Amino acid sequence: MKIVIGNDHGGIFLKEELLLVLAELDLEVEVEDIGCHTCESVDYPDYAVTVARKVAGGEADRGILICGTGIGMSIAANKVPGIRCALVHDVFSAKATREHNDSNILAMGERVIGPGLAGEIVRVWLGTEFTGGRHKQRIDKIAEFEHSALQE
Ligand SMILES: O=C(CO)[C@H](O)[C@H](O)[C@H](O)COP(=O)(O)O
Repeated sequence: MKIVIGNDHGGIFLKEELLLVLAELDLEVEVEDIGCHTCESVDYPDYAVTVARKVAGGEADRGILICGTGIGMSIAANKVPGIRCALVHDVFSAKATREHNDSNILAMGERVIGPGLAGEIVRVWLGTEFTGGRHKQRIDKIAEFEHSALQE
């Protein structure tokens, strides 16, 4: 599995912690870190859209985005067709958003949660499969709406 990870200046320390978690995972994962790499103030949409385009285009299987709250990253990523970005700060939602929404990007906020919980969220989110069935029918409706909105 290839994972692309991105952050703004508000998410740089949590990103560094999560890179360690990803390296220690008992999963075959290749990680691409698209930055940012310093604490200099940057604009989160630039990183969100870069990660989202890589996932939507098939260059990566999943994405992880971190900013101060995770909110701006998730709003921006969800503007890219094909992206189902979930803002998650608890383990229950990490599991549910994989099972029910087949989320392909996980967003979190460094100013909201600590590295221990964030690491557990990443482990659960990467290790949980989409359930399909009635949930597939629902995400297909989102895709249909997205497609028709693009035609308007
Ligand atoms: O979600 C966000 C924006 O909606 C993020 O928290 C950003 O990291 C945050 O806005 C950055 O704020 P700053 O005052 O420029 O550090």
